[in-house]
Amino acid sequence: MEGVDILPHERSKTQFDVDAMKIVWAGSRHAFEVSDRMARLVASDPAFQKDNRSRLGRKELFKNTLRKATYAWKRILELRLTEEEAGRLRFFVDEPAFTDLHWGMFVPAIKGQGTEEQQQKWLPLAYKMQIIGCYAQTELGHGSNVQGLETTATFDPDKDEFVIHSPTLTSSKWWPGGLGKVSTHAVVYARLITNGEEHGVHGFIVQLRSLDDHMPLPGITIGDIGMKFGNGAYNTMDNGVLTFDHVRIPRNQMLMRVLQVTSEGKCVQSNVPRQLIYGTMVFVRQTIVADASSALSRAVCIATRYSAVRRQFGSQDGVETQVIDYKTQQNRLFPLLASAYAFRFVGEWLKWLYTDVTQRLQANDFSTLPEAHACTAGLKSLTTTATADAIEECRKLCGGHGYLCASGLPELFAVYVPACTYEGDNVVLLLQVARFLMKTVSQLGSGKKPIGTTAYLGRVQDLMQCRCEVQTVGIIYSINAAEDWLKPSVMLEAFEARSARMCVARAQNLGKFANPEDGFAELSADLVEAAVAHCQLIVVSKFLDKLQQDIPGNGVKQQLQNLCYIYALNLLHKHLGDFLSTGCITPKQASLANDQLRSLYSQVRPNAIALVDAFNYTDHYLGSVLGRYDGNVYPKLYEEAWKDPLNDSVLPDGYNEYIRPLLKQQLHNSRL
Ligand SMILES: CCCCCCCCCC/C=C\C/C=C/C(=O)SCCNC(=O)CCNC(=O)[C@H](O)C(C)(C)COP(=O)(O)OP(=O)(O)OC[C@H]1O[C@@H](n2cnc3c(N)ncnc32)[C@H](O)[C@@H]1OP(=O)(O)O
Ligand SMILES: Cc1cc2nc3c(=O)[nH]c(=O)nc-3n(C[C@H](O)[C@H](O)[C@H](O)COP(=O)(O)OP(=O)(O)OC[C@H]3O[C@@H](n4cnc5c(N)ncnc54)[C@H](O)[C@@H]3O)c2cc1C
Repeated sequence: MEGVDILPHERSKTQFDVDAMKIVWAGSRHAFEVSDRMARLVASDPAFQKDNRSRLGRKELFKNTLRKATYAWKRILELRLTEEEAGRLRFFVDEPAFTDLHWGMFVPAIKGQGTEEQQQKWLPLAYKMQIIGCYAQTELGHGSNVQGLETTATFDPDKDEFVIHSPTLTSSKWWPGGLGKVSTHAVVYARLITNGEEHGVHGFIVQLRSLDDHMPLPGITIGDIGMKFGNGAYNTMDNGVLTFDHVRIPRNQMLMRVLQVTSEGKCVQSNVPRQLIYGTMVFVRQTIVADASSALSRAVCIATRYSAVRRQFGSQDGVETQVIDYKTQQNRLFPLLASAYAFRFVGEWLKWLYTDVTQRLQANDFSTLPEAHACTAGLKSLTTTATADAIEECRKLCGGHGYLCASGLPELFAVYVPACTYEGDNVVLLLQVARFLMKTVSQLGSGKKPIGTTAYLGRVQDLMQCRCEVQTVGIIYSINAAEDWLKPSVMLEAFEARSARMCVARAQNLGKFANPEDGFAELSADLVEAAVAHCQLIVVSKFLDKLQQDIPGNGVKQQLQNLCYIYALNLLHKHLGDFLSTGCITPKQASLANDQLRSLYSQVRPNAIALVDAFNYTDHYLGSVLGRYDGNVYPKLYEEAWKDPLNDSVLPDGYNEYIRPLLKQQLHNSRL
C-alpha cells in the first residue's frame, strides 16, 4: 500500500468516535464549531497563504505580515466576528504579529491595572485599533528581575506630569513585540519617583508615535532589534528598542488601580495587592499553556501521519515496515501525543483557575492570588519546555525530511522555542513555584492546612508518618501487577508522594542554613526539581479529573484513559530516580509500570491517526507536506522541491563566475 491509500486504511482501524473526540479537544461543541469555521475561512482565502515565508527577506516578510494582519482586521469587521471568533481567526492565520501584543498584552494591561476611568478612555480606542499598543517592560540590561528595571517615571507636581526617562544604555526597552515599527502607544514599566522618593515599578501609558504621520514623538528613539532565530519564524514580529529622553505624559496616564498618585505627588495605596502590577503576565502565562497544546499537537500530527506513511526495512512479504510500528518510534511519539492531550486539559483547568481568581479579585478576595501565580508560572514553564523539546523530537521522528522547511517543523520550532524565555524565563518561573512550595511546607507545622493544588502536601504528610516503617518496600502496597497502574488512585498517590517527599526533603535541607536566602540560592537546582515534580502532579491530576467527567462518544473515554496513563507512566519512567530515591515505589513496581506502558502503546497504535485527526487541523494550518491529511507525501515533496528559487534556472547564478572557472582550471591543471 502506498501514499494516499495508507492514511484511509489507518483511519478504517479506528476504535472510537473521532467527531466526538474533536469536541472534547475543542472544549465544547460551540468552541469546535467556531474553530472549524475560522480555520476553513483562513485556509480558503489566498490572502492568508503562508508557504513562501521561509524564502522572504526581512523587509518583504514584515510587509507581508502587515498586509495579512490588516486584512485579517478588515475581515473581522466585515464579517462582524465576535471576540472569540476574531481570536480564532488570528490563531489560524498563524503568523506572529503586532496584533498579538496589542490584544494579548496592551489591552489586558489596561483592563487589569487601569482604573475604571482609564479603561473608559483607552479601551474603546484600542478596541477599534485607533491606537495600537505594546507591552514595554524588559530592558537591555534587565528582563527577569522586574524590580531591577532602570527606566524612571518622575512626577513633576508643577506640571501635573510624569517625566519618563532612560538614564543609561541598559535601561533601553528591548524586546517588546510590535514596538519596533508599528505601535503608537505602549504600556511602559518604570520606577515611580515622587517627591524624591521611589515607589517601585509601575505601568504608564505612553504615546510613542504621531497618529498623523507615525513619526516618533520628541524625546523618543525607537527601532527594531534585528533578526531572530530561524527563517521566517518570529521575524514577522518587530521586536523593538526604545529610549526616552525626558518624555512628559499627563499624570492620569499612570495605570492607577494599585497605587494612585495625587496632584501633590502623594502616593495612595488602594486595597489591591501590589502584585497585581504583574497581573498581565499571569494572564498571558495562562494563555501560553493553552498555546503549548496547540503547538505540540501540530508537531505530533505531522510526525504521526508521516510515521504511518514512511516505511523502512523489510518484512517477509517484501513491503517495508511502517516506521510507526517500531516500538522505539512509539516510545518517542506516543508520550508526545499523550502530552498534547494532557496540556489541553490542564490548559482548560488553568483558564478556569484564572477566571476564578479574577472574579475573586473583583470581590476583593486576594487569597488565591499566590496559588494562581505559582500555577501559571509553573505550568507555563513545564508545558513550554516540554513542547519545545517535543517539536524537535518530532523533527527527528520524521528523519531527514523533518529537516526540510517543507515539513513545517523547523519553522514551528523557531517560532515556538522563545516561549521558554518570554513571559518569564522557565527556570526563573520554577524558582517562584519552589518558593511557594517551601512557604507552604514551612506552614504545615503551624496547623495551616494547605488548599487547592497543594492540599496533597497536608495529606501526604500524614501518609508519610503512618507508613514510615514500610518505606523500603515502597509506600504503595497495591501495585502487584502491571494493570494495577491503571487505577487512578494509585497513580495519583505515586505522584503526590514523590512531589511531597521531594518538597519536604528540600525544606529540611533549607532548614540547615542559617540564612534561608543563602540556602535557597545554594539548593536552587534541587528546588527546581521539586517544582517540576509538583507541576507534573498537577498535569496528571487534572487529566485524571477529566476522566471523571461525563465524556460522550463511542470509545472516546477509553482512548483518553490510555493517553492519560501513557502521559503519567512515561513521566514516571523518565523520572524514575525521583520515585525510587524517595521510596515511593520499588524497582519491581517500576518494571511493572514499563510493561503497562508498552501494552498501552499497542492499544493506541490502531487509533494514532484518528487521535491526531481529532485536532481538526487544516492542511493550511499544519503547513507541512509530511503531515498532509491525505498522506500524499512523496509526490508533493517532489513538487515542492521544484518551487525553490534555486531551481528557477538549470544553471545557478554564479555558474559563470565561480563554477565554470573552477572546473576549467582543474581541467587545465590535469592536462599539465
Ligand atoms: C486575547 C488573546 C490572548 C492572546 C495572548 C497572546 C500572547 C502573546 C504572546 C506573545 C509572545 C511574547 C510576548 C512576550 C512578552 C513578555 O515577555 S513581557 C515580559 C515578561 N517578563 C517576565 O515575565 C519577567 C519575569 N519576572 C517576574 O515575573 C518577576 O520579577 C519575578 C516573578 C521573578 C519576581 O521576582 P522577585 O523580585 O522575587 O519578586 P517581587 O517583585 O519582589 O515580588 C515577590 C512577591 O510577589 C509574588 N509574585 C511575583 N510575581 C507575581 C505575579 N505575577 N502574580 C502574583 N504574585 C506574584 C511572589 O510570589 C512574591 O510573593 P511573596 O508572597 O512575597 O513570596
Ligand atoms: C521572542 C521574545 C519576545 C518578547 N516579547 C517581549 C515583550 O513583548 N515585552 C517585554 O517586555 N519583553 C519581551 N520579551 C523579553 C522577555 O520577557 C525576557 O527575555 C524574559 O523575561 C527573560 O529575561 P532575560 O532575557 O533578561 O533573561 P535573563 O534573566 O538574563 O536570563 C539569562 C539566564 O539567566 C538565568 N537566570 C536569571 N535569573 C536567575 C535567577 N534568579 N536564578 C537562576 N537563574 C537565573 C536564566 O535562567 C537564563 O538561563 C520577549 C523575549 C523574547 C525572546
